[in-house]
Amino acid sequence: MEVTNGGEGAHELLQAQAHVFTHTFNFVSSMALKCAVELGVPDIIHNHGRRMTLSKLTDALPVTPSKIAHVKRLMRLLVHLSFFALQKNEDGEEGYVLTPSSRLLLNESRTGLSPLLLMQLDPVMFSPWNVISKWFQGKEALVMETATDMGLWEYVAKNPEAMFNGAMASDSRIILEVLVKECGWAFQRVGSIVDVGGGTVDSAMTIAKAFSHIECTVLDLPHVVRDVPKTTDRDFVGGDMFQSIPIADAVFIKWILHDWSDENCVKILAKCKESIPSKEEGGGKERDEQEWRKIFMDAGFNQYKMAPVLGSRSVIELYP
Ligand SMILES: C[S@@+](CC[C@H](N)C(=O)[O-])C[C@H]1O[C@@H](n2cnc3c(N)ncnc32)[C@H](O)[C@@H]1O
Ligand SMILES: O=c1cc(-c2ccc(O)cc2)oc2c(O)c(O)ccc12
Repeated sequence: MEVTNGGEGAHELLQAQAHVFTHTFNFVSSMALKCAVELGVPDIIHNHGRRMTLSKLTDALPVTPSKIAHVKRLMRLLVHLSFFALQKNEDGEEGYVLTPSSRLLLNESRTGLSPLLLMQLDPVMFSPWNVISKWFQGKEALVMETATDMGLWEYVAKNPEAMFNGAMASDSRIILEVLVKECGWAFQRVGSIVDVGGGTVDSAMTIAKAFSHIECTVLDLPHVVRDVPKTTDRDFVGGDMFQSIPIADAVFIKWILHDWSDENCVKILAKCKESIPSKEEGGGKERDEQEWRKIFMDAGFNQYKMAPVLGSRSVIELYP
């Protein structure tokens, strides 16, 4: 197709170019958001307590004076992306306010997502996205290996500054808050739970707080739980879910199976099944339901219940 082919050809050509540009420059949205979080923009606007004018915002930001004019451009994009909104006062003066999404990025927020955002967009953690075509052509099983010569768990163990566990915890605080509200039924009938691959600042903490009758154990890799301060409401066990899982009425797993191949999911679930009693005794890669069903059945489970109560995610109960 050539531009000179007439009006419609030119329009289509420009639309196609805009489409390519949209996707070529998609990364700018992520990086602008990261920049705003690193500069503390959500907290500064929040602490201001009312709509904040551009000049007040630039006064409060740790920005080199010669670069102040660029703050407006950063904020224009983030308003366009609905991370902030512009509101006018009675005199028509505009100021920035937070939106529900930027409220999730406040440092003080108990359900803050900044650690997850900063971990995802950290240059090394982001590097696998840059080598996907190399991974397709290479022998490594995992794209993380192509980028760093290590699997994810080894990289996380050797580079605690990547803050992977803290990032996972920031998701768990949101998801578990919803889970204990919406799915109390799943926890009422169990006296003990083991959170397999539970991480550090963990789901088990919210479960233990919401359901004081439940004894909570967290199993994770030894280096992950080694430095977790002792608590009275949870027990941390260092181990390997492929080897052995502590006995409990129910196993809780969140953001585990999608990291593993079908064969490894079967192994993990078979170990989970060994650790929980039968239903009569009171036991409580992104796939579609048919694929999950096969894995559950291959691991020896007979029944499952899926509750799509967590937005794009579901609570799944498995019965031996
Ligand atoms: C994606 S994180 C999920 C953490 C937590 N469940 C959550 O949802 O926030 C996966 C967790 O599995 C742990 N893990 C990886 N391999 C493991 C293994 N072989 N045995 C036990 N835990 C493992 C990691 O250390 C990490 O904490
Ligand atoms: O939110 C994440 C992010 C990752 C992640 C990010 C960057 C990398 O280079 C590797 C991995 O991994 C996750 C994961 O394994 C999971 O089970 C849940 C969430 C995330």
